[in-house]
Amino acid sequence: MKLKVCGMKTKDNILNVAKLNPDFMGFIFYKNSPRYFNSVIPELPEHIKKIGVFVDATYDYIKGIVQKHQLHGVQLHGNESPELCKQLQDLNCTVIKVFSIKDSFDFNTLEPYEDVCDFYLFDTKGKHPGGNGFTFDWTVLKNYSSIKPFFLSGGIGLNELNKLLSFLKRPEAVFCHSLDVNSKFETNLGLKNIEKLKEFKSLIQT
Ligand SMILES: O=C(O)c1ccccc1N[C@@H]1O[C@H](COP(=O)(O)O)[C@@H](O)[C@H]1O
Repeated sequence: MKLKVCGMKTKDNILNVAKLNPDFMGFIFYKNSPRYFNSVIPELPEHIKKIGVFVDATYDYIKGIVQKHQLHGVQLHGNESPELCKQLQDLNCTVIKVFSIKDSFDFNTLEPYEDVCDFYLFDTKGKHPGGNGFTFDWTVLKNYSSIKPFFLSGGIGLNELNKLLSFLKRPEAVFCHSLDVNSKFETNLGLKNIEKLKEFKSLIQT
């Protein structure tokens, strides 16, 4: 199972997380987030893909950030249109389109995005567009009707591990490509706990 560590902020912490070799690292370019990234991403090993997180940003803003930080992909947490996703794919960007779930979800909503994004990401619907810090009812994914690989996100931490390992054995988890973690691994906003991440990574990859 692949791992994405999101909401990175400070240089030392970014470099320490990079030593764990996550598959993706996420940087939040949404100004209202306490994890808003407004710095320089230190050089990372090529195999760690840099993902920018956006909420209802314009094409020009996203394109500018992608080029400035040499991002591999974008994670779109707002009401971004399929047309915008397509424009971003044409930039050679991996597009991860986010859908937030509480206790039900109409999977027909995904249909217009099938050909214009590389991954879906299922997050928890809450007060904020992301980073709410609690899980949604993963049994909703029993009705997942696509074959596109998805990221599972929203409040995932070490306490969720048993539930997570059982979920990953279920048929609906066959398309679960990556686990996305954020606030549950923080010692402070944007600052990730390396020991907890190390433990989590070893347990999801055994
Ligand atoms: O973390 C934020 O502040 C944030 C703000 C706006 C959009 C996305 C944001 N975070 C992303 O949300 C998911 C779930 O996070 P959590 O595990 O519930 O804390 C994750 O991809 C975050 O990077």
